[in-house]
Amino acid sequence: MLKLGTTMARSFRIALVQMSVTADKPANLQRASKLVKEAAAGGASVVSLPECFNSPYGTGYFPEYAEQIPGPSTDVLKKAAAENNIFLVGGSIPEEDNGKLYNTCVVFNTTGEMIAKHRKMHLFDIDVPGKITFKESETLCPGDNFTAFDTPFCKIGIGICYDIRFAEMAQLYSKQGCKLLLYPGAFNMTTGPAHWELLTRARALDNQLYVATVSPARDEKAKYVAWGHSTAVSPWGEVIATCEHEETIVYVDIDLDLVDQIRGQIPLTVQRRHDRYEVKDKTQS
Ligand SMILES: NC(=O)CC(=O)C(=O)O
Repeated sequence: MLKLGTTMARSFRIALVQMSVTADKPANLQRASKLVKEAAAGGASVVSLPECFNSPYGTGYFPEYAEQIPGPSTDVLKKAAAENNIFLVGGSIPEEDNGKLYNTCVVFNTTGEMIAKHRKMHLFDIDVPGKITFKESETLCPGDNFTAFDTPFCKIGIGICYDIRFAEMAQLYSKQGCKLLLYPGAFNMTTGPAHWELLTRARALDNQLYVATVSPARDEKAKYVAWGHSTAVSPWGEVIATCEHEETIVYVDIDLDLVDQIRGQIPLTVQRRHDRYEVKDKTQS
């Protein structure tokens, strides 16, 4: 869509699918398909599902719900991407590979080809006394690679949830030429109100690009209660689209000219003191 000769389209619509996730995996997959179709009908060229869209979020659930890639869940995503002619960022699923488990996001292009696979690099291990203790590393292993993919619009970088706390990762994506970063995530009722929007704005402002976060809808009865509030922030650091915690689809129009305008007005990229400091991708050395 919208690729005019060698000219890249300068604007496009994305959809953040804040879906309700239950303990019933086949029902989750069906729901995801339906909502992706709705998002495409709403004009989105890039659609993202939330973290752990096929399983409840929790270390006890990961081994039970994990599957290989390709597998039943990614087959559903592949079909949904091709049928709706969209780029589909498959939130994340618990992945099993060679006896190890990962929290993994796969991306399909408009013909249903898998073009990217990101394993959460930074595991969510925290201890906030009296509030929340969580240790993803009890059952998961971290991924080792950065993940960005090309579209006819712009390059898009992927992180999963806790990855958003690591400013260096976003900086590297920006350095690679990404103009949009997508973070499927599931913050909680402690860190959500405190940090979700702030981190989304911080990564956008630091790097002068668009950032969007995609949460599952809140289920008050779940063991882990998600914050919701799927949000998009402009390269100026402004929240341009958001929602509360119920199931919904958030649509966002991305204007790539705005990225260039803001970078022209406040030219951080050329003002960086590369002679004095550096953020480096060590996976390439
Ligand atoms: N669930 C996560 O990975 C991250 C999170 O909730 C937080 O950083 O806070």
